[in-house]
Amino acid sequence: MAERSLLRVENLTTQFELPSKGFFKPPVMLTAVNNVSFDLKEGRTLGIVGESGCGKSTLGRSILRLLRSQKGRILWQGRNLLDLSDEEMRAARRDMQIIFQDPIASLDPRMTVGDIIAEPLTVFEPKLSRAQRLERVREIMGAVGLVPEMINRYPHEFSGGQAQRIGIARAVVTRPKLIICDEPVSALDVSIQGQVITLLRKLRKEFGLTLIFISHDLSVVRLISDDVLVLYLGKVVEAGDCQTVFEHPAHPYTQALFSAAPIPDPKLARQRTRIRLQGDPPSPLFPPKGCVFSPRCWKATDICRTEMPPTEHVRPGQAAACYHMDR
Ligand SMILES: Nc1ncnc2c1ncn2[C@@H]1O[C@H](COP(=O)(O)OP(=O)(O)OP(=O)(O)O)[C@@H](O)[C@H]1O
Repeated sequence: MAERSLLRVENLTTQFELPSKGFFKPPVMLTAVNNVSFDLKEGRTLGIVGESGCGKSTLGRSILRLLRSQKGRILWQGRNLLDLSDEEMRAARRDMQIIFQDPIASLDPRMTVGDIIAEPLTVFEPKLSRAQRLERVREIMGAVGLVPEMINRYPHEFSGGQAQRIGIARAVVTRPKLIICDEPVSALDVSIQGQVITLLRKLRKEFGLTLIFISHDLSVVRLISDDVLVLYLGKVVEAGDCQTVFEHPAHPYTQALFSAAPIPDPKLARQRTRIRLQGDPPSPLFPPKGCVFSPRCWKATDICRTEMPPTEHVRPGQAAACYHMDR
């Protein structure tokens, strides 16, 4: 049976308005997400990867329409989220939740664990009685591995890993369809990272969730994702199913990124050739002409510096935007 699309993003562009330098000068627009498109099927996990500043978090927040200057289409259950009124958008957010990177900072220190987890229920299911809410909170605490005695405690009493479980419980308590995980394990110790990934995989299965998993850590993305989107300077340079892209990266940027990722097997790690990229990504305020990766690309030729490469099919389940991709 064909998988159903849950979220379809078409030509999404998100800009930030930066204050102008002079009184009479117009504000400067920084394009953080540039013409991004993808289709996310129900039940799948899409990993979004790329270096710091490439627009991963902005893309995640744009999908929830948390930012102001957005163009394009975000198709969710047949409707373009960018066309919804604020009230309609608030209602839609019941089915789309987000988990943040810094678990402790993302929890209100004045609220108890029980109140934190119950908060989305008070917003989205106001008709629930206090007893029903409590029951739902206890049930979800069990599902994420928090013992019931923790319900009256405060966030600062918890370790990072436990705090992230609270954040996850808050995100899933309304039984959403989509969860955007924005670097959910980056702030945690490696041993705890594994536990949180295992928990997300369990919840995905139990609750039939679809996930967007944002991370700069490719080994973590590979553990959980079905599909992957590689961003560079706000643009998708390569996309496809995880296995194909990880095994045959076509775009030079993906190849460089993957070549720097840690490999647990020391023998394989020794065999691999590391591609060292020169310099840093350019500022999105001054994007290069042509292919955005061309100033750092060892394969770049004249056309790359003048023309933007189109996104092309590489092999089944993979597309990339490069004039010199490996096929
Ligand atoms: N509120 C903001 N105002 C202005 N510019 C912003 C704002 N938030 C992000 N940016 C800029 O947008 C671009 C994309 O940032 P974003 O945080 O989405 O990248 P990222 O890939 O998530 O990076 P990181 O992994 O470091 O979180 C960057 O150039 C960043 O400086």
